[in-house]
Amino acid sequence: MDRVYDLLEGMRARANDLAGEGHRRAAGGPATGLVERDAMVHQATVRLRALDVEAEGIVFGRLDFDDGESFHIGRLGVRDGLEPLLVDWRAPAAAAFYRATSGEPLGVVRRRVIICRGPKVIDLDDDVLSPERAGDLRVLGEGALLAALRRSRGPHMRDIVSTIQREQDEAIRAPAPGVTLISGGPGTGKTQVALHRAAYLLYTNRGRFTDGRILVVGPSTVFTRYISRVLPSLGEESVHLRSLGELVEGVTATRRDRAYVARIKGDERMRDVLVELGWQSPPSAPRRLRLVYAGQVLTLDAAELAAARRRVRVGCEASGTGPNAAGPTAAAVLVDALWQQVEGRHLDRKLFAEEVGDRDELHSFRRAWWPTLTPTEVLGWLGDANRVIGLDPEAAETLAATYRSRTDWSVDDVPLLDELAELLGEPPAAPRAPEPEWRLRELTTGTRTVATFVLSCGLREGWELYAPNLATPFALAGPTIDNDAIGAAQRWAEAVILREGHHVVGWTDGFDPHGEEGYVPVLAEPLPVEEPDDDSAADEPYLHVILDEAQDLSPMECRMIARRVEYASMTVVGDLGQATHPLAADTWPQLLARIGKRQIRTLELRTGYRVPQVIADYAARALAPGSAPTRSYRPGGTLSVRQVDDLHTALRDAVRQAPRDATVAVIAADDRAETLAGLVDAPDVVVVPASLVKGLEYDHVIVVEPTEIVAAEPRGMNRLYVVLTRAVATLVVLHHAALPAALRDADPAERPTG
Ligand SMILES: Nc1ncnc2c1ncn2[C@@H]1O[C@H](COP(=O)(O)OP(=O)(O)OP(=O)(O)O)[C@@H](O)[C@H]1O
Repeated sequence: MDRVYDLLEGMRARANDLAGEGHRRAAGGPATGLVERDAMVHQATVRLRALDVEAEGIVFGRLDFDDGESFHIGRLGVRDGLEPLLVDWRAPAAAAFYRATSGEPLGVVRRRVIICRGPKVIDLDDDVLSPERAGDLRVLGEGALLAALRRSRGPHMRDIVSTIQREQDEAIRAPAPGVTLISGGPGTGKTQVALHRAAYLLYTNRGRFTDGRILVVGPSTVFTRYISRVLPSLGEESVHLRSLGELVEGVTATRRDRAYVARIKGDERMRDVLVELGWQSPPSAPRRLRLVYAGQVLTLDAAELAAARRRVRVGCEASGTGPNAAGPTAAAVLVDALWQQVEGRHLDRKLFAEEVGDRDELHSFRRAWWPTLTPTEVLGWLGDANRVIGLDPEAAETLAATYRSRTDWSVDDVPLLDELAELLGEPPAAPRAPEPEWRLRELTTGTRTVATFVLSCGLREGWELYAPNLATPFALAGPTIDNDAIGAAQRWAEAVILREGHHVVGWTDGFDPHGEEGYVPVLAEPLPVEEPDDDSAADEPYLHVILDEAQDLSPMECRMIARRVEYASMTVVGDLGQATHPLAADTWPQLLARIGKRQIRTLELRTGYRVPQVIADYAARALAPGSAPTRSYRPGGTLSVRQVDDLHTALRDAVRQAPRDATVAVIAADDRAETLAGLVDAPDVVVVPASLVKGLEYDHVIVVEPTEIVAAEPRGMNRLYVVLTRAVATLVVLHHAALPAALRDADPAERPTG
């Protein structure tokens, strides 16, 4: 350990030097300074970040083999010269650490988990693997695992890199291509596996899965915040972690709609509603066009404009053009509709189309009548039930009512916005000003970062400005600047160069391309403009997408995901027993079909690490018949179910009795959670609506009035199952009304175990 830490110290110093050196080079100013600096600083930052994971205990394992060999395993690989000192946990050699058992030792005679606090070893936990002990071991590194499970819970999930179990490791290291489905009950480590898998894929596919090419999608922002520290602690920061409400650029939705609204918004029929909507007339569109041509007043009234709109749609749909690219078609259809009114007057049709088509009035009318639309404004039109085409009147009114009263977007709106973005399409690209010739030359010769312009006092035509690599001046000052007025010439040159996207950083002496006298060369660097390369990088599709809590996706959410995974491999993670969306798929093949994928590899996690058995057994009563309950490894646990007269007083008491140094959550149906939030004023206690608790966990959970949770939505029993499986140590159920039938027969009494 000491050798590793010494070496890391040296690496950190070198990384710091590298960053410093990069900055110095840029300041020194040779032509390639910026490029080099950028590369060096980037490399050094990545390095430094990797070294920062040290805080979590960089060395955590050791394997001894039957041939006398041994090595240590850590969060990153470290070499001392040629000698490997630490093997990265993701390297193939380290797999035995998570796989070897007495029954199948893989050559390992001892597996040691090293438990550290910073650079200090505080404990060791050894598994001695021998054939006599085959079948002995329930888990790998039992002592270390128990220690990890007993560690107090913070506001963020911690990685499990030193205690990953065999079935989890198999899921983490499954090959990247195709679709890997990882299912398992609550607390079996699915989220942990998903995140460790992201880190594993980055490590094993370096070069392919570069920055931002892996996307992890979770159900809510509370959830993504909770798990946000795991990947950085594994030394990986380049994975995109997004909640479903954040998948559309510029929108961050955190609220979920009520089940009856979510059912409408999540239904695939919404696609047809949105298609109709996208072609409808914007509320602000003018209702009459009036134009004078050759002394005649031409008008198109509301009905004629509506007919013209239909014609535009038919034409565009036939050619696969979206509404936002339909501007030119719309203009042509308007001109044609106006022509109908002058037909028979012996006018020239071609001339008419050219003249009217060029009129500013026609352009401005077209822009107001057929504007470029954004998904957010179009979705807002659904506040008018008449615009909802394709749903029955009752559903249309329900939908419209949510948009009339809305102040923000819900998570259920995000797939609709995404769908609209696709349906509306991009506006046609504005014609770009032609690139100056010198810049084209500069771009193709690759010297984009630093350019040396030359300001020369030409003997014939006054001041001339040369661009890099060009023998002819690209700007001439003409006689306006005196040949002796160097200051004025420099100001002129600075202005021209600025217009070209560079700014002058210095003036030195030199020669112009013709070696003429009276020269003043200029150094210029590009302005910090948005690099086109960056844009295209943002648009680059993901190469691997990991979907957590996938059981809950509605058909419309599946479409949103499908658009992102057309060319990507995937890891789908979830538990059908926890499916709460009213339109959630009943089977995994059905879900995968909705995403446009076929299942090729299925792995199941069977052991739970979150919920103690006593609580898991109680929660399993809420599980649909036929679903297998999870076998829990976590010891201990207390369950208490109390019928009370006054819920609020009982809740205050329960909060007061909750352990101090633990995370405590009160979970209730969404409506009740709102009222309870004001009631619970202990700073460390959170009140969480049942609809947002998925994926989260707390030491001490107080569930209030389970019947309300069940009654709130069609899959209320599944929701209750999710709620009851959030507790790591204690579950208190408070109810005034009767419990749901499934929970009733074995409720009362405090039931401590372990
Ligand atoms: N191998 C392990 N070592 C230590 N802790 C573990 C291990 N596997 C899982 N855990 C812990 O068990 C808890 C549950 O893990 P996780 O949230 O990943 O489960 P999940 O299957 O995603 O649950 P849910 O379906 O309820 O969302 C977490 O606290 C996690 O750190």
